[in-house]
Amino acid sequence: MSTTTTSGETVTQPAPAQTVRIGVLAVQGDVREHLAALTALGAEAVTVRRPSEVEQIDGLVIPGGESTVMDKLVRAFELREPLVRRIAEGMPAYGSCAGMIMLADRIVDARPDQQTLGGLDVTVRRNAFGRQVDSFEQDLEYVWSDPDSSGTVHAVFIRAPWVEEAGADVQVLARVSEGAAAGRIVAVRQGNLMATSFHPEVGGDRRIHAEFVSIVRAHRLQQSGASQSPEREDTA
Ligand SMILES: NC(=O)CC[C@H](N)C(=O)O
Repeated sequence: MSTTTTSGETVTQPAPAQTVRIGVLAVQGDVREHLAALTALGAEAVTVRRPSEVEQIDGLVIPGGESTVMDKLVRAFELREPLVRRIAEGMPAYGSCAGMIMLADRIVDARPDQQTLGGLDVTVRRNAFGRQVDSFEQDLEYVWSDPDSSGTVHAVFIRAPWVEEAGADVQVLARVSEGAAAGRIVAVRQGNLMATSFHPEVGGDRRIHAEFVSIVRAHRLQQSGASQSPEREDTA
């Protein structure tokens, strides 16, 4: 951000650390609902379709859709390399449903040749709930980070995956509460990466997006602190 003073001098000011720009991967899937949720929470929400756009965001949401198609398009649009790199560098990312599959290091029931971006040390089973139950809804206990959030989450599952195995560094945030799949892991966090099997963007509950936006804000603050410290040393 730059402003011109009365003397005509241009002064560059860093954007306020609380302003975060969050990209929604927009090659396929339910992009609009995520943009709306992020905007409602005060983030600048933008679509990501080009490699250059991957460099300009503080965090990324990968929506639900179809992971096999998303994978093909991510590769065709040359987004794979920059996304994998930025995730490995610590950029926060949140994946819902197909997005959870995209963030998983390992998939069971993948299409031949299907790749993920990876980052989350989990094994995810695609279409885990089976054909009989294409979609269903359940209230789940959720491990909130935000002290202002509490209570259960109304989770909508649509041909959803579950987390079959989670590495030691993965925090389990929610499990299926009832039925044949009771106990299955359906929400996780590992560092700056978060994923849910269900679709919080359906139904207007913004608490899960709020959890992600705070991860992005915290990371952004940390980054701006790190980039300012050499300057502070110079002026001291
Ligand atoms: N709603 C969804 O995102 C479904 C995910 C889909 N079954 C997949 O494998 O990608």
